Amino acid sequence: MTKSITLIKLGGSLITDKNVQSSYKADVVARLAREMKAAQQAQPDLSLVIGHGSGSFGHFEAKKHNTIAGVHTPEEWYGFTRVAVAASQLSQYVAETLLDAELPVFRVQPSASVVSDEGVIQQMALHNIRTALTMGLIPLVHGDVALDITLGGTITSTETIFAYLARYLPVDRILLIGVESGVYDQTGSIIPHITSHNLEQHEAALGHSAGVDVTGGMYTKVMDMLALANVRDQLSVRIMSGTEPGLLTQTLLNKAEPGTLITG
Ligand SMILES: Nc1ncnc2c1ncn2[C@@H]1O[C@H](COP(=O)(O)OP(=O)(O)OP(=O)(O)O)[C@@H](O)[C@H]1O
Ligand SMILES: C=C(C)CCOP(=O)(O)O
Repeated sequence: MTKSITLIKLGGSLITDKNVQSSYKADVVARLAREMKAAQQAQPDLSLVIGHGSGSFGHFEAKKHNTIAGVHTPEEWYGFTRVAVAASQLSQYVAETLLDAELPVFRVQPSASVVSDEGVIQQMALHNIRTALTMGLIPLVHGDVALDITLGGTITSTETIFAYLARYLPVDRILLIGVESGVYDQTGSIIPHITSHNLEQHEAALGHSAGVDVTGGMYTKVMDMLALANVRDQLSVRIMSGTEPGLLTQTLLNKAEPGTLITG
């Protein structure tokens, strides 16, 4: 497999209301689906893996059961299954919306395919993902629960999954799409470019999510992506808005460079 791959995360903040449990924004996902379809029609060799956050589905249940800290007791394992069902329910909705736009998505459920250790993914169903890509399908992953060697069970975010995939697949671009226009500095302006050289200057501005969230909001997003970009020279990560119609298509076709770029 040599074709370069773009990983796109549809943020949970964008596709749900993170303050209202199980609130799926079908119209937003339908518009983004049309935008991805338009980009693929304009550039047929565009190879995509789509991921989506868990928003007010998985995060609400995960917070209730503190699943990210580990799973040991029968009550915690019951909570683990509740989180898995909530995450999977959102993914079913997203898959149906994307399919309606004729994007041939193929769900690869992380709860059934990831093994992590202290939250770090050790293995995932790479064969299935590679085969799906070869067949012209679009693998669809999402933030989920994961079985974990040390913790019993835990939460794995879309960014953690992307970081794993970028180690094994020829990924050259990651787009993280949310409700914000990018990453804001302390004055509220968009930071155009974050690297290890200017991180310290902006670190204090990186905060938690405005909604219910267990995976760390913008702080974790930037830290995880910078760590990844530091070990992958050719990789660019962009944190951008998904609320401006047309922007995703333009960005996929390299006609726009919105938001915040993160490189090593
Ligand atoms: N400096 C910052 N710039 C932009 N957003 C910030 C900043 N600090 C904190 N945030 C908050 O972080 C949020 C993004 O993190 P969040 O985890 O909610 O995103 P997401 O990936 O869309 O959600 P999910 O984890 O459900 O997929 C923003 O919507 C905002 O509320
Ligand atoms: C809370 C759950 C189940 C997954 C979190 O994944 P994310 O929304 O990508 O951060």
